[in-house]
Amino acid sequence: MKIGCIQLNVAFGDVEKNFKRAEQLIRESTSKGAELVVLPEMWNTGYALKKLNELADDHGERTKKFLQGLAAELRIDIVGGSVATKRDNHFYNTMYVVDKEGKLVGEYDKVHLFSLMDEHLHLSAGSEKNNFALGDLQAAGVICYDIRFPEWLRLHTLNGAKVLFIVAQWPTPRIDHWKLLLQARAIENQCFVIAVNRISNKKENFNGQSMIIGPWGEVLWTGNEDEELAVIDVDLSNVDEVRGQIPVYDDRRPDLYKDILV
Ligand SMILES: NC(=O)CCC(=O)C(=O)O
Repeated sequence: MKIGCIQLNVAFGDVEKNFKRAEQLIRESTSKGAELVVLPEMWNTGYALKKLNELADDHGERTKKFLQGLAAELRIDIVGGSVATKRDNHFYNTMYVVDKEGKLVGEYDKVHLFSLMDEHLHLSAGSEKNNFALGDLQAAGVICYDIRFPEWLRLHTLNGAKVLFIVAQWPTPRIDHWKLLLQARAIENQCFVIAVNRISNKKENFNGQSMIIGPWGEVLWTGNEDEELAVIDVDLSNVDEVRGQIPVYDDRRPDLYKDILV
């Protein structure tokens, strides 16, 4: 499958500019043959959290219409990163996923709020999983800080996901954590990880390095540190083979782990 990873340079608080640029890059990705594209976290507003009342997408209506329209027109699946949304006087960090028919197949509010970036002061947390199917592909999607919680991702792979989509605004100073955590999540869950991070100017300090990792933990692609649209051809078929080599799922001892579920 040809996967387009869009390392967007998100403009702080400039929703119009971000929609325009996202559309340009999604269109460009299909001229490079992309069949599925992935955007980063909070790409409509960036971390303009103090201005959410003015900027957040009401019930995600604009974003859903935008993604569904482009997906159906271009015949591509879109993992729509995430956007700031507003519902019933609460704000959320929400991922929408649409298939190539333009059908909304996934909707997810970030579950773990990242206090270092003040999310807990402005956003409400979700509480639902995000498994979805894109054609035959069984997948799941989570947002940035969520990857520090292996139990949460495991629930999604136990629920059938063979590909984990991870969208992020992961800052440069902890980029080593990003890379290692992504690789660990792929190895322990024996699944593909397709992870897209944003880039920014030096002041905001995001440096991309999106990644695609195979179920054996092999790094198949790493993005650079500029705004980049990369289209990578990945064979997503060997998950069962890897799971057959080391039977991690059969060897689990959930009876011993139940105490962490408190
Ligand atoms: N946007 C985020 O959730 C950032 C998470 C992060 O930087 C981390 O270190 O974790």
